[in-house]
Amino acid sequence: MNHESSNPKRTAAEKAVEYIQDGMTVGLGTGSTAYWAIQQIGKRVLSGLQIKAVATSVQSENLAKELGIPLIPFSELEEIDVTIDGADEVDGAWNLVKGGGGALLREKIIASSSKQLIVVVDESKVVDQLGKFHLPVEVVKFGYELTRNKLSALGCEPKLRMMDQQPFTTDNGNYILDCDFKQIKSPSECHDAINHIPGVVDNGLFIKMATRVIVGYQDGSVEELKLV
Ligand SMILES: O=C[C@H](O)[C@H](O)[C@H](O)COP(=O)(O)O
Repeated sequence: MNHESSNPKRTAAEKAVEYIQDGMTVGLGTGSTAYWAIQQIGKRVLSGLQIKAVATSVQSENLAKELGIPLIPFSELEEIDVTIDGADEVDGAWNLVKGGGGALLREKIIASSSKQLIVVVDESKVVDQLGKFHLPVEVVKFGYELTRNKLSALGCEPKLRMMDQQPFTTDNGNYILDCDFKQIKSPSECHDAINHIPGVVDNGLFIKMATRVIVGYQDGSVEELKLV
């Protein structure tokens, strides 16, 4: 087995790209797994695949431009046929934690307008219960300390995400609070409780949005996760 075929993120991503057909509008995810999907889409576009795409981050938009993937403005877009994106955790009900790269808000806007959301992960992301990965919550900068206190009152430890000794700022100009819940017993209730706090823009829980989850394994195999 060569190195390329044993990259589980890549094998999952390339499998997902098989679902893209001529004429589709495609949402491009963000992160190190979605990267491989975008690369593969770029190769298929070079070979004649006719699609239009929208990106979930500035990073993915730049990659798409480099690869010659045609992007369309949101003003010309009504619905997206399929979005391929990564996740930080996925449970048996296909609920997700996303936002490790800070792109959760744009990802959720695009996922919620997509007929299909294909999630691509390596086996390490599949969990029985969400919450080991600290849940990213995007908050406006104004009064974020107060927002952080309200999040703590929900039973988590929120930490302001930092990058290069500065608070990390999202593509939308907001902060991220990474919230350690240890375990999230009811993802849906947790999602709603967080989003009711003023100052919260959105959180990284994606509840019943995925329509397919493709998992890549270290041994080179790939399979679709069964819904429990
Ligand atoms: O904000 C980033 C996204 O939600 C990513 O899709 C997620 O963090 C998974 O990223 P990766 O594939 O790099 O593990």
